[in-house]
Amino acid sequence: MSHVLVLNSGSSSIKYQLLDMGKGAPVASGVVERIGEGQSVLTHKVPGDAPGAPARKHERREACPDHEAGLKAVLDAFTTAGPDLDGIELAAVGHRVVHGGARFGGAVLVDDEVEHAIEELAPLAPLHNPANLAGIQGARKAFPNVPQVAVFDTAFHQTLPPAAYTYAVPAPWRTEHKVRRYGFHGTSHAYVSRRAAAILGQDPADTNVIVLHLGNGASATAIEGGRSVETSMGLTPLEGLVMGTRSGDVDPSLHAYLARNGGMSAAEVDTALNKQSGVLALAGANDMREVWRMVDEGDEGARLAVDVYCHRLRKYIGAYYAVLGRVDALVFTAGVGENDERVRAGAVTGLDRLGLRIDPAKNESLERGTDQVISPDGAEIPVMVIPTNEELEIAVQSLDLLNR
Ligand SMILES: Nc1ncnc2c1ncn2[C@@H]1O[C@H](COP(=O)(O)OP(=O)(O)O)[C@@H](O)[C@H]1O
Ligand SMILES: CC(=O)OP(=O)(O)O
Ligand SMILES: [Mg+2]
Repeated sequence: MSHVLVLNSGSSSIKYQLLDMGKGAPVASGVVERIGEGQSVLTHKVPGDAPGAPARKHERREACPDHEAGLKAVLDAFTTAGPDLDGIELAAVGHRVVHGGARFGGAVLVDDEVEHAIEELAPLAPLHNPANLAGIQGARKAFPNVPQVAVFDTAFHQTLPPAAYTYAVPAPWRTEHKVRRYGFHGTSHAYVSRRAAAILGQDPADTNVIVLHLGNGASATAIEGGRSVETSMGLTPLEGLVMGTRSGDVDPSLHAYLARNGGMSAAEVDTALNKQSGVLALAGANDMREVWRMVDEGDEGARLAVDVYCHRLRKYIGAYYAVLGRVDALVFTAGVGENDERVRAGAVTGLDRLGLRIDPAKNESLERGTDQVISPDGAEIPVMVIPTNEELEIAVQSLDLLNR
């Protein structure tokens, strides 16, 4: 029986699953949330032994200033709450790596050279590749005899056509500096778009889908016949939608303007656009649960934040409709997409003429953690909520690589 441990280090969290690949299901899973935000919260779940038996849940609050501390908390949770990792033979540890550049078009076995390449790409994903690397280094130390596999966010978007991935900038930038659109969240977009085709009862090769992956980071992808043909994140995970702490699209002159008129360095502007912008800059909080609480109390900044957030979503839905020509489904996924009915409603407001509508009752009474269609019966374009499962997808790709 083979087991795979998957580490998914996001910008503010580590999600992990220990999967029994015979069953394709987790034997333990959890998340460390709010890493680097003071008090972190670790939730570790072990499903019940018998079918229908309740899951055991283990919760801990402690300061995890960075992803290294986060990984230590995860390994401690296995020791305290089980299953004991010393008693399990791992076939692989699968790692989510956000930026793979143009070099990594699929999963690879991690060695020193691959580690170095991930480090070299860190300037292009400053919130992520260092976190991914911390996970890889920690896991190589903790499990020195287990193959470590890297699965890249960028890989699924290697199918973008030149018209979509090329920026209209000078040739040396594109050739020497590899400046182009790479796209991210690919593992999630791939998994969720395949699920959407299955729900429609269609072959993915004949299915066109717009996926909105709305987590702390957020991206939209247009998928044509199972292949990514346009996506909102670019050279780095900063472009596109409004995110928790990231601005998404701004005028590219912003750096030069703030250098001239605000005396700021390029690095200062970049850090602010990545870490102090987005919903956080407008509302004063980056967690949508908190932002809606503020909206309900009449906070004007929070109201503006959700208006800007949803306006940007509508713009991208319209644009990707034009890119695809025919849309078979619109899918919401990730933390905000799966849980925030007001964002989902706001994203399709006024798009009836495109065939996009939501049934308020279905949207608001959603059973968490399951695939759901939230458009009215007989709607022209089904609107769906599909929980992403980057961990399962990473485990499957890791084993595929080892069995090749
Ligand atoms: N019940 C909820 N309602 C609204 N938003 C939620 C809810 N639960 C989680 N979120 C949002 O999801 C975000 C985390 O999404 P997630 O996909 O886990 O992000 P990441 O992978 O980037 O860490 C939180 O910052 C919060 O804004
Ligand atoms: C690429 C990216 O933005 O990832 P996350 O949403 O996990 O921060
Ligand atoms: Mg994520």
